[in-house]
Amino acid sequence: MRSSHDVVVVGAGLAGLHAALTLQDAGLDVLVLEAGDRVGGRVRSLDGPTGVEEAGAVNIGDGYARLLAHVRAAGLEQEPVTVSMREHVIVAGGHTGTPATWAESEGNPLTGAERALPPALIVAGALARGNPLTGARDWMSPGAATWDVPLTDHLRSTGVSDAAIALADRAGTFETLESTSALAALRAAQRATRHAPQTSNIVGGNTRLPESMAARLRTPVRLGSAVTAVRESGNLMVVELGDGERIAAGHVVLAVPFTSLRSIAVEPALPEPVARLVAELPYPALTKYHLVADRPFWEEDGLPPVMWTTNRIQRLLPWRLADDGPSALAVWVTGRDARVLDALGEREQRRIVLDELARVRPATAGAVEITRIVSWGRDPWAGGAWAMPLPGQMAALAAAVETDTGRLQLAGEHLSVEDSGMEGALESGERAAARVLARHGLA
Ligand SMILES: Cc1cc2nc3c(=O)[nH]c(=O)nc-3n(C[C@H](O)[C@H](O)[C@H](O)COP(=O)(O)OP(=O)(O)OC[C@H]3O[C@@H](n4cnc5c(N)ncnc54)[C@H](O)[C@@H]3O)c2cc1C
Repeated sequence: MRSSHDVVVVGAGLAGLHAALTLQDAGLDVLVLEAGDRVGGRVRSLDGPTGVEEAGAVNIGDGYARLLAHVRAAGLEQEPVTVSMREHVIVAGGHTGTPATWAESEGNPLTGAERALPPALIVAGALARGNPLTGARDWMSPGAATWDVPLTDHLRSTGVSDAAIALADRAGTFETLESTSALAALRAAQRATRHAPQTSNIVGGNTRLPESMAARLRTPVRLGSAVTAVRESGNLMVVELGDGERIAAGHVVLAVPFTSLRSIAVEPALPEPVARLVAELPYPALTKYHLVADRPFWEEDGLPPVMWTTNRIQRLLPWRLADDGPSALAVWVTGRDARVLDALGEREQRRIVLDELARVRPATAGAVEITRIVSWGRDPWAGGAWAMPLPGQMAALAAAVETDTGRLQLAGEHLSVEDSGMEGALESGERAAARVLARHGLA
């Protein structure tokens, strides 16, 4: 056995780094093992032709208290995010235009008041109407099981038509509306109401945050260290790496997505229903095509650059727009469309994305180029964008959050109670660290 530590944290995403710093600050000796060649996990900033671009987490909510404390501690600066879906182009049923023209369009399959509703806002609007969840922990109460049904059922019960559901299902952040728990979606909507609408990024790239957290660790993060097994042995946990190296620890925090945990042997096995959730919790595929536009094509056709489409390219979101120089944008594709594209060669993907853009938005022809393709579904250490519980999985998720798994603690955004995304990851790391500290009598 090469080394021994009070705690080994597996995964240098925000959850793992926050857990590690909390444990270190309490006086424990902590080693963080990271499979990849960088820290940050799903926070990943890229150098693009117009400056830094975010391939992973983008928006920092004003209410992200833990995250903002790290930002302040590291002396990092923030800049406001200005992109919103409020002004966007709808491409559907042969229509390419604004929400105003969509309401009158022959391609609009909806009737009555739904005709005026942009498809991108159908689900969000229905979730906001009379959300039964008012408190951050309401989703964990036994009564909440009533809403742990397919999101499609819930949408119908709030008066959304089948035609509107079919339309909304074409593009968004869910795998499909049918395979998503309505309770998970209501929880996300409830969480969103607690954060002011203004969001920010970190100047120089969001990755500077996990990098600054890692820099505070006394023992540097070990990169390129994929963990393959964690086994209890007497009073210790033994962590095994892919190359056969073994590291002993009093406690282990596994701060990796369940997609990745599936390939880590854990002994003794995690208790039910946690083990089943590890095996089954879905993570939708999400592939981003980062684009550079060498001229403002939106000025040529007079339409907003943001686009929501029923095509396989799904959504076009701007990152940095300039009237007199290159701009950065990205096509976001989720779910089945992303998996189909992921299965193709890179050249074929580029051709399809650029052809589809040019077809629905002729002004983009010759104006945009793909600079990077980032597939979260194919990322070996992410296996998808974020956890998105199936109908019927929320009680098991609540149990997984509440189960103290002893010397082996789990963390990651998927195990958050009150917040989602980056702040949820920090929250889960804090809980795992608190349980370890309680066992050390340091809580
Ligand atoms: C495209 C995209 C956009 C997003 N936008 C936002 C947003 O705007 N706002 C927001 O708040 N959140 C956003 N998120 C979500 C946010 O990025 C995540 O919730 C958060 O970063 C997850 O942190 P984590 O520590 O739980 O997991 P991760 O960041 O995934 O960290 C897990 C780490 O474990 C490592 N690992 C995995 N397996 C092993 C192994 N076997 N051995 C060792 N190491 C391993 C991984 O390499 C990784 O570094 C977005 C995510 C994506 C993908």
